[in-house]
Amino acid sequence: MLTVDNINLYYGAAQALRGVSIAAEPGKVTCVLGRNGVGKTSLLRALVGQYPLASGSITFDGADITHLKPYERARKGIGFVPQGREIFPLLTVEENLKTGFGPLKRSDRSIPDDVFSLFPVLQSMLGRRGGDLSGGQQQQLAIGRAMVMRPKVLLLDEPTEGIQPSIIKDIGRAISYLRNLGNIAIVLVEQYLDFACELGDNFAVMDRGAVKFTCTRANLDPAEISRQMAL
Ligand SMILES: Nc1ncnc2c1ncn2[C@@H]1O[C@H](COP(=O)(O)OP(=O)(O)OP(=O)(O)O)[C@@H](O)[C@H]1O
Repeated sequence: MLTVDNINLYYGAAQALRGVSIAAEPGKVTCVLGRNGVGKTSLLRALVGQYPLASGSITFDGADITHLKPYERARKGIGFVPQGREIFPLLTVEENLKTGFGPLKRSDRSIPDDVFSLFPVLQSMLGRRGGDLSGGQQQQLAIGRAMVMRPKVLLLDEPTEGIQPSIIKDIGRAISYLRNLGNIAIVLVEQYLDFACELGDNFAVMDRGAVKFTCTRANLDPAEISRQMAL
């Protein structure tokens, strides 16, 4: 269980996160929604430790990880699929996947089979350079790379952005599969509301750095979320 409690984050004088609290449980997808620039990426970057918090705390499996470095959080099982994929263009697909070995013990360093069953295209392109893949294939590679590190928390930043519909379906199937494994807490940042509504168990809508609306799957009303996102 990942718990974010009342966090505040600044870029210089500009406040990007204002008292944000959310939780992510294993076997559940927590969706964070909101327009451009409301602080969704800042929240994920705070979770992986790329920016220090001004105040508030982040706990994971009962331990306070607020002040851990990014590589220490990765070792604890926090995996990240960043916006824009950030794959290595000059490394092959296989080499990109193996960069996910970083936080693992030597004995655990193998590419799990489910990466290739979910994304067969990666198997057929193992020797191709990452930069030669289409945007959708790169997105699949970025998710595959995060799976290689056997995450306990998987943070995905707008995985559907700029991706063609058939690959969005594959990505949706992969997220459902990972959720159904039951041991991974997924945080999905999205602007594509239908995709989020299909997959989400819990929803938080952000505006100007704060969470301003939450609901669960049981009381999900997509029209209300859409209204909240537009306000
Ligand atoms: N490194 C940075 N330095 C200064 N300001 C930043 C930095 N990164 C983001 N911001 C600002 O912080 C605010 C929140 O940005 P953030 O990227 O977290 O929003 P977002 O909801 O993820 O938007 P998008 O959907 O466009 O990625 C924005 O006003 C943005 O301009």
